[in-house]
Amino acid sequence: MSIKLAIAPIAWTNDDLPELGKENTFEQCISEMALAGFTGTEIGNKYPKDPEVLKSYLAPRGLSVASAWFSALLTTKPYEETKEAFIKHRDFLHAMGAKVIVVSEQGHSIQGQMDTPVFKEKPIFSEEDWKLLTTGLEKLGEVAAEKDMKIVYHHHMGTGVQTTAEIDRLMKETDPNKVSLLFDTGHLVFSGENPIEVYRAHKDRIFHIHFKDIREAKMAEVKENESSFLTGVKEGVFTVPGDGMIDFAPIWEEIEKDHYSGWIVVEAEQDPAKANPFIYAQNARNYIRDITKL
Ligand SMILES: O=C1[C@@H](O)[C@H](O)[C@@H](O)[C@H](O)[C@H]1O
Ligand SMILES: [Co+2]
Repeated sequence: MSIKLAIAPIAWTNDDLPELGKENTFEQCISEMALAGFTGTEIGNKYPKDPEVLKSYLAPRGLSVASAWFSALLTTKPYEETKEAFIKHRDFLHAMGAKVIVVSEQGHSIQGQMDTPVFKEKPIFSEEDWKLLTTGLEKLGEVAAEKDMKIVYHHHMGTGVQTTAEIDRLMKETDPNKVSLLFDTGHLVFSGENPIEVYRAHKDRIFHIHFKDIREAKMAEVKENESSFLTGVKEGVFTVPGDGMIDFAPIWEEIEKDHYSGWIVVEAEQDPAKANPFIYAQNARNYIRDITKL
């Protein structure tokens, strides 16, 4: 598989904040994804849970499933609990033809807390947390490999794996054959990281990419006002590539040079009432065409 372009449904209806875009229907979302020129989608909470039903909606629109988010609780719950939920998630994605499973550790996470300042209260994993996380992820990687799939770890604002140092530690302390990495440009810049430095350091482990941009003024406001992650989302800290502060051209150069093969997913959770998801999807598709010729 070379590079294919997908888009995340979170721009139409937000899984973390369901009131954002609750009026947008599943069929409107996937039709507009296709109309905007994407051939892939990640899974949203309005998507049918039955693989055959979901395929009957996606196939006429030329859409495939790139992946879906899975919240692991390896640092706060027994491994068996996460494993049971993970197997269900894996089997659904396998039935949909996905090759990678997006995993993010949500133990101690503050990303879902409306009133917790995302920078000031960022969780720091203990040594015990790191042991539980790295061993648990390697076991999930083995479970994914039973279906010839990989787990791609989503570093994320407001969690114990957010910064370059934490990403470096996770990669160092896990087996490359069992744990791969998702590269999300928006979360790196929001956290103050250098995306190109992270890409270069872990390019051999990156098997899934989220192209997400940042509105610099909104990012500054989140810091100044000690806002939560979700407040930042509502205020528009995230936007589509080409609409924010990130120059994707040098990032694309690294990806192309590295002969990356897999999905690049446009993702920008923001208020659909302020940022029409279809128009923003179209703008993103045009920007990506301009810088990548894809
Ligand atoms: O980047 C993302 C987050 O911002 C968001 O919180 C998650 O729901 C998405 O699945 C993830 O890809
Ligand atoms: Co993401």
